[in-house]
Amino acid sequence: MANTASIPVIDISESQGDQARIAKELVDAAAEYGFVYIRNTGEDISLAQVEHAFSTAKVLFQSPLEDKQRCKIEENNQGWSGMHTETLDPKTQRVGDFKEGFNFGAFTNGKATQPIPKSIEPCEVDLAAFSESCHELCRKLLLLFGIGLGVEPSDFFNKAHSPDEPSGSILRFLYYPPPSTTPLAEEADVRAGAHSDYGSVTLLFRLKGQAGLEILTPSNRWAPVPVCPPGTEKDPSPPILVNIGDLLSYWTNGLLRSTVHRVSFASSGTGQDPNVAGVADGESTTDPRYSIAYFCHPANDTPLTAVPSERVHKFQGGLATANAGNPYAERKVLTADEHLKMRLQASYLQMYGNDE
Ligand SMILES: O=C(O)CCC(=O)C(=O)O
Ligand SMILES: [Fe+2]
Repeated sequence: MANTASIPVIDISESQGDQARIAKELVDAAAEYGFVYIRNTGEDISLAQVEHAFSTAKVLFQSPLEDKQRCKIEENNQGWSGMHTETLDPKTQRVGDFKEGFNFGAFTNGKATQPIPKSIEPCEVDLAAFSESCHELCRKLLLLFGIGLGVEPSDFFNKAHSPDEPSGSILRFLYYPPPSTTPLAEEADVRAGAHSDYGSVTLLFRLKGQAGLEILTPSNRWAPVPVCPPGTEKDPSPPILVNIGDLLSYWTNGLLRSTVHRVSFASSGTGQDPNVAGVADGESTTDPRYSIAYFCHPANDTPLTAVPSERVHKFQGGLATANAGNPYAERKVLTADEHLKMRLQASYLQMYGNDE
């Protein structure tokens, strides 16, 4: 049995009352783990919406290659990326990630503002609605973080993520082919390289039984993040995994942790090698793996200075120590879009002409 990450599961639904308590629990989890599970009751995003998004992703990735290539990813970070196109950990990886991805940017009046494969055109309106629900859930969480941190005013983060302003927010479908069809994979290879996320918060949807996601713990060991942590096995849908990104970490001087994670081909670890995490009970990596991420970003021109909060102001840990092991969690840039460009240039080597 692998040593799984013990990330808290929180129910944020209205019926749980007491906003202040929920906000505190969220902040505590974000400060300790940088990850938190949100029980998926269907109140914010219906279970049918999540299921439909996954079936759309399957149709998309099975589309003819020409159809996907017509929508190839561009410097605006929107479109399809094929196997090995992205390298999330360029310092360590031998080859790029063993995955395909499709990034959806903004939707206007139920329509994508970028080319999408013909096969999923009938689902465009539903995708727009799903993306909007994800953004609203992120804003709800951001409001709770504001309350929990005592930010003045408490809707500070929430306002910076207005859906009406241009931003780097992306709905992303991911497909990791089964290892049996990727014979090139060597022991050192990973499905997605070690990285921290670039935005404020990420929502991650996964499917039961599909292992692979691991976080780097403060003791520098990789720990698998089960799809259904203890206590959620009977829920109608796995919880939504929320991940703190670099921007929320900058904004809070590192009080909220932007934790390094990766997707591995993990098999059963022995617990001896800190680089091999193993998998949670009932999960495996032999099948194809699908996941859906919503990367929530603030308006492009948002400055990344520390937020007006006594608690953040007094926080002594600082970015350097709180984010030890994460070379990106260092405030080097001024605005949200400058930061996003810097990160994309490092991971799409060919597109930006950085390939050696
Ligand atoms: O597929 C996953 O579970 C995680 C993907 C991820 O971390 C990312 O795309 O940033
Ligand atoms: Fe990530």
